[in-house]
Amino acid sequence: MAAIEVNNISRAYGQVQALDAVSLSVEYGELFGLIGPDGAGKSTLFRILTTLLLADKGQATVAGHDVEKAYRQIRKQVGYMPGRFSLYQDLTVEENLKFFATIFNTTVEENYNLIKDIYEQIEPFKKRPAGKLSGGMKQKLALSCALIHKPKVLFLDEPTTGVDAVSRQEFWDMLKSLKAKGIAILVSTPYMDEAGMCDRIALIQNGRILQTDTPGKIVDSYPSPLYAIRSGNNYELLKILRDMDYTRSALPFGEYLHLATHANVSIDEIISSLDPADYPDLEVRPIEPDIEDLFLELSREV
Ligand SMILES: Nc1ncnc2c1ncn2[C@@H]1O[C@H](COP(=O)(O)OP(=O)(O)OP(=O)(O)O)[C@@H](O)[C@H]1O
Repeated sequence: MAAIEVNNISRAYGQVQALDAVSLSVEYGELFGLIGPDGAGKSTLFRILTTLLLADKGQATVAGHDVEKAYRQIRKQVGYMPGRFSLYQDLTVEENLKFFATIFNTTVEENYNLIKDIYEQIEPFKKRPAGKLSGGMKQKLALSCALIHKPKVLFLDEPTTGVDAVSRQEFWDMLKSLKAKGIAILVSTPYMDEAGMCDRIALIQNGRILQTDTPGKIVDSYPSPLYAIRSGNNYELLKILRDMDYTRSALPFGEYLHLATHANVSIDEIISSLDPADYPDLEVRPIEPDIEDLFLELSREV
């Protein structure tokens, strides 16, 4: 049986349908990413799976237990790092860790092996109150606390939000070594560039799963040729491109526009369709789509 099984889970808050028939499954030893923007429903799913909130419809099991009926067993077997850090700001690093160990009726010494690699990085600051740690250090302490009772399943809700790029990379490396120990990890992130670190991902928007697969297969499913285009006047260029017959979609992407075309158009045809006088510094090059391109493509279809 999978570590996490979610079947057609729905949940509304009043008029807001936060989750709409969501299904997914995560195996032991798998790092599964839930990728979607703010408000997509990620935290709601985490709260349901960690037994803090009831679903309106559907079923889910975690570590083989039904989330509605067996919350005691589930709470013993899962580690949960909520979106806002769960730490006690006035307690020191070591006091936080001891506190979480005590709640779960265990000791830091008993399970130290699992957190050793992570905790060693913050141990020099063990006498410092958690509130005075950097974002990256808080994140490592919160992960240590979530792991101190040796959970089989780990839920990490936007663990890298507000953390610098180096700490983000270190964090993903830590997750890889945890999954190698057989732990199932469900992690959410609004950062599309983190999708590639996961074994499989589900793209979620407005409470609905748009697609689930490996990051590679998701990107491969992009349906058309894609070009990065830039000029000194991207704003005008975007408007013009959107009116062209060859355009499937044209979207701003940082300093470039991403142009998805119908299959039968070449770069030369794109360039010659634009007046060189209006766009003297025009740059057009074919590119490989990334997860964000696919996400936007799927969002368009909904
Ligand atoms: N307690 C609540 N009462 C009313 N609406 C809520 C509540 N919690 C969440 N929502 C709404 O449900 C939807 C899904 O929210 P959720 O927090 O699950 O999304 P999210 O993907 O985790 O985004 P975020 O990162 O912003 O938390 C949003 O429209 C949100 O405004």
